[in-house]
Amino acid sequence: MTAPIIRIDNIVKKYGPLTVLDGLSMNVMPGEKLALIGPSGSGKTTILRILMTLESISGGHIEIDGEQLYHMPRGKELVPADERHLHRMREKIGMVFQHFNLFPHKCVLDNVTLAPMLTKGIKRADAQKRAMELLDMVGMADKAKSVPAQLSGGQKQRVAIARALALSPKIMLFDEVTSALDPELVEEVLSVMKHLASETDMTMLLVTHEMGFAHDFADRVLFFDRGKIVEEGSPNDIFRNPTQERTQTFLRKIIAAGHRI
Ligand SMILES: Nc1ncnc2c1ncn2[C@@H]1O[C@H](COP(=O)(O)OP(=O)(O)OP(=O)(O)O)[C@@H](O)[C@H]1O
Repeated sequence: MTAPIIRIDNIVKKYGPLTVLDGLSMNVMPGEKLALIGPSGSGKTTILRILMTLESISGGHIEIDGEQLYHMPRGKELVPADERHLHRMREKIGMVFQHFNLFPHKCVLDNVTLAPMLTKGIKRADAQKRAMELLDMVGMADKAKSVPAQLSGGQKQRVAIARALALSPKIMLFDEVTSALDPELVEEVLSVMKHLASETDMTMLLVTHEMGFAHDFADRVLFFDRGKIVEEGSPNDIFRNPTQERTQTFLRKIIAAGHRI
């Protein structure tokens, strides 16, 4: 039987007195496309940041691609252990953030080639060849020499996706990648992600407030509330026949606000 590529076991995350994740457990199978939905502040972004080793945890275990994400105590927290381990684990995962996080003074091509050259020692010419393929895939090859300030939000986000893909991760994390975009630019980013979801066997975790997209994109939807997974199932289960009251209330509010599901 295939093993999960991500095992999250009983994760607790606290910020001071605030418990953000409250004994969260979930498994993700290789190639699965998951949508994480739920109210603001329910801990969706936090779990992505923990997987990306950008956050400490307050308890629990994580295994990624058969390897434990080692933590060691620091004060009341558990922080990811040594740099080399961290580095190796980070190579397995790419993340795309809400606010792009591109290097502002580097051109698009350099934004995509920098990490492979620095962290994997890939030669410039090889990194550039791969970067141009990725930029082509996201429809940004003709902007390779532009700097981020010359691009629209949608274009920046497509470059950010190419940059995350340049390290050939097995897992991609998308954190509200369309939330900072003007409405007319959302579709171009979603269509790149739909293409990735249908054409690759990468494991993809998506935090989103775009319920229509979550429905179309995901194999499985997880509904978060107050640091726990309250309900999970196929998009049809969650969006058409939610069984938990908290899920029903959340979706009713989304529909009342005029959003498509
Ligand atoms: N660095 C931090 N310090 C203190 N509290 C934090 C920090 N980061 C997040 N939080 C708190 O943790 C809780 C969970 O935040 P998180 O961003 O994971 O929620 P979310 O479900 O992704 O919400 P949203 O949909 O609004 O992005 C929130 O109450 C937030 O204010």
